[in-house]
Amino acid sequence: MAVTDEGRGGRTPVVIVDDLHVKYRVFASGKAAGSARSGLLNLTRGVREVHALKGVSLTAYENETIGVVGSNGSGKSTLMRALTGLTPPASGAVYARSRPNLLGVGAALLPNLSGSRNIILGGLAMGFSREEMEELKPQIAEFADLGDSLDLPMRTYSSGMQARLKFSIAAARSHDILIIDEALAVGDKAFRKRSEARIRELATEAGTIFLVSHSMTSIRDTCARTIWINRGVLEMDGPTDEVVRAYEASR
Ligand SMILES: Nc1ncnc2c1ncn2[C@@H]1O[C@H](COP(=O)(O)OP(=O)(O)OP(=O)(O)O)[C@@H](O)[C@H]1O
Repeated sequence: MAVTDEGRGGRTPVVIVDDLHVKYRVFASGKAAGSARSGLLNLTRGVREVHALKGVSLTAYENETIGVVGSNGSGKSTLMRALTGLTPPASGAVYARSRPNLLGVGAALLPNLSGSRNIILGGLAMGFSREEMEELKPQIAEFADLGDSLDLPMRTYSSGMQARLKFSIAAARSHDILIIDEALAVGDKAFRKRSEARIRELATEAGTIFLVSHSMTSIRDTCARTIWINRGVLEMDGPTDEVVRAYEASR
C-alpha cells in the first residue's frame, strides 16, 4: 500500500509498522531428538520458536533520522529486515512509500572477485544499472581508499578493508528510505569518521533514515528521535535525549 496520507501536524508518513510480530523457527542443536529404535529423527521435538518481535507499531515521517537502540538480541536487526521485506511477519504489517534500502551489500559480494568487480556486483544487487555503476565506480573506489588492493580478490582483504568497500558501495547513492546498521561504520578511526560524515550527508539527502547503533554518541549526534527495542517490544519512542537516558539507566 502506498502511504500518501498526511500525518499528524501535516507531516507525511513514510513508513508505518502496524502491530508487527516476527517469529523464527529454529532447530535446537544437541542430541538428536529422535527414537534410537526407529532410527528416525523426531524433527518436531527439537524445533524451538523465537518470538523476536512482539507487536511493534510505529510511524516514521519524511526527513526523520531515527535512532534504533537496544541490547544484543533485542530485535533491532529483525525489525530492520522486516522493514525491507526480507523477513516476513508472523502477523501485523509494514507499509512503506517506497522500498527501504538496507545499507549493506554483504551477501551479494563474492570473495573470489576483485574489489572493483564487486563494486559493480554490489551496485547491481542494490538495483542500480551497470551504466550507473560504471559511472559511480571511481568515486566509490576513492571513498574506499584501498589503493591497488582494489584489483585483488576480496578474500585477501582484512575485515576492516571489506567493511570499507561494502560501506563505500552502499553509501554511493542517496535513498528515499535508508536503513543503516552501525556495523557498517567500521574500519580504522579515520575511515569511521569519514563514514559517519557520509551517513550524515546521506541523512540530508534521504527522505528517512533508521540508524541502528550501539554507539550512543553516534545516535545523539545523528538522530533527533530514537526508538528503544527491548526483548522484542517497543519500550520507548521519543526525543533521543530522553530515550537514550532511559536506555542507559536501564543497563
Ligand atoms: N535467523 C534467525 N533464526 C533464528 N533466530 C533468530 C534469527 N535472527 C535473529 N534471531 C533471534 O531473534 C532475536 C532478535 O535478534 P536480532 O538479531 O533482531 O537482535 P538485535 O537487536 O539486532 O541484536 P544485536 O544488537 O546483537 O545485533 C534473538 O533472540 C535472536 O537469537
